[in-house]
Amino acid sequence: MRRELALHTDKYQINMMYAHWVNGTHKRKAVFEAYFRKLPFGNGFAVFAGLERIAQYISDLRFTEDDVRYLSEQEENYAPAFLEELLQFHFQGSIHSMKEGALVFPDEPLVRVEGSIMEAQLVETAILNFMNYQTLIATKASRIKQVAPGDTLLEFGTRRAQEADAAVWGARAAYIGGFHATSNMLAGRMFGIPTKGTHAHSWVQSFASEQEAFDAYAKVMPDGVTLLVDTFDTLRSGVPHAINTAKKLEAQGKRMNGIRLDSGDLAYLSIQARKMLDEAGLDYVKIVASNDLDENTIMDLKLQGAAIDTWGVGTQLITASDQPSLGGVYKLVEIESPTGEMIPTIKISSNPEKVSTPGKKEVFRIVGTNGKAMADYISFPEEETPRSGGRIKLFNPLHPYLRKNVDKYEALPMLEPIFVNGFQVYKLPALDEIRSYHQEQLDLFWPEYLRKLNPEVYRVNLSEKVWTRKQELIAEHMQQDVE
Ligand SMILES: Nc1ncnc2c1ncn2[C@@H]1O[C@H](COP(=O)(O)OP(=O)(O)OP(=O)(O)O)[C@@H](O)[C@H]1O
Ligand SMILES: O=P(O)(O)OC[C@H]1O[C@H](OP(=O)(O)OP(=O)(O)O)[C@H](O)[C@@H]1O
Ligand SMILES: O=C(O)c1cccnc1
Repeated sequence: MRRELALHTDKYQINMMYAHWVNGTHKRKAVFEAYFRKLPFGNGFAVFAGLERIAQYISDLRFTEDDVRYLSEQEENYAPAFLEELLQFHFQGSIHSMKEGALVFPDEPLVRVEGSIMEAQLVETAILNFMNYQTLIATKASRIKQVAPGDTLLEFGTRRAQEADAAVWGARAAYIGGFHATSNMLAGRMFGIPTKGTHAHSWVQSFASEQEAFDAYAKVMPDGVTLLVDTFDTLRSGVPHAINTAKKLEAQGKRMNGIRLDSGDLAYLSIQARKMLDEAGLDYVKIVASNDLDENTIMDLKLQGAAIDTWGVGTQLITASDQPSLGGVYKLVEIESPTGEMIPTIKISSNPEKVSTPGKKEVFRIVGTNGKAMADYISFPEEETPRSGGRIKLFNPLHPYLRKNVDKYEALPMLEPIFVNGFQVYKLPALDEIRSYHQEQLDLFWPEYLRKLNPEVYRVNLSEKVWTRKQELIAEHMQQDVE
């Protein structure tokens, strides 16, 4: 949770900053764009998250005396004048970004950084670190939400997360993706996420009997206690004891909130427990389940008719265990020439999907008259903004023969200005606004794009100018190879 993060970068960034400084090129203007190439989990979309952390990082970005002392001890022998300059450093560039909660797609800029090459290079590592992790977890959460849209989802991952920052920012990302609460109290305090908790097996084990343990817990927490019923035998001991406790609460005019199942066959046990609770007149008592759940087990349990109202999801969500990294990259798309013009740059690869798209770009979401998104459209800022009524040509950059003209549409600009010349111009929205925005974003898309398995591929199209510029630069580089 440390806020002094200037050294939260790779050494090569500092070395490139230094080399530019020695070379006298450090003030050259540069534009970088962060994007990912492949959607995680076989999903049809990703949920952008990480902007709040990025904005905090950029605002606070300073090298302390200690940082600079540490740098002075490095084998690179950075010149004292360079280190002096680092003490004065603060971010003076501009950043545009997708809003948190936005549905985002491969190969479109999610964060665009413009500034001196020195500052834009420094921030690569941290921006990717925040964006890659938080976007991944928000996307995983959104997938889980999709299979249990009407149920309550609790984030339980902290103990199995990849350390503290991942737990806390992961809890926030899960909330953006549609979870309802977290067990992490620090995340609750920092972000205002609702917090929830039941109890551990140790609570039951620390008493002479399960009944005593349940009664004691209910007494202390009369409002909405949830009892863990699988410490000894779920149906023979746990559920009957929980029913006894609920009855005692009823006698005092109080209500038990739920029971939690944490092992065994969750479908069978939940169905049986539901029957037992209902027969005891406790139809209001909810059933919470946990135990290594993810979207696949939850979907399967629902297909089996499991009587589960609330899902506690830990490890699989917070570690995105089926795909532990998003793989987002940060590429230089424009650099100032020695004569002061901005020149588009390209990164060539033998894999066509990895060839970067040159030039500083804007992203528009093209929405039809039916209110549904048709494609995203990437153009240069100097191109005329696509607008309602105008005609645009949509074609697939990898398969340019797949094209269609669209006349009636609304073009929603997706990249928001966050920093302009070092000043934060974007007011970070409250978390609940981000959640609502995420819901609005989901509503823009046909279900074909949102389904969990084999979703339709949503198109990200280049304007003709962007596409042509890319082909020209590829051709130029091939020419250089020949020469
Ligand atoms: N009916 C079911 N259908 C599909 N998966 C289930 C069902 N019931 C439970 N599961 C899942 O199967 C896995 C069972 O794992 P495991 O064998 O570790 O559970 P367990 O019986 O609870 O053992 P333990 O007591 O060690 O936790 C968990 O991921 C759980 O969520
Ligand atoms: O399975 P996950 O999705 O990761 O969810 C979190 C798990 O953490 C707890 O188990 P743990 O054994 O750590 O503690 P306990 O003794 O309280 O059960 C809890 O009971 C869940 O099973
Ligand atoms: O409150 C719970 O039940 C809980 C919290 C964290 C991890 N497992 C369960």
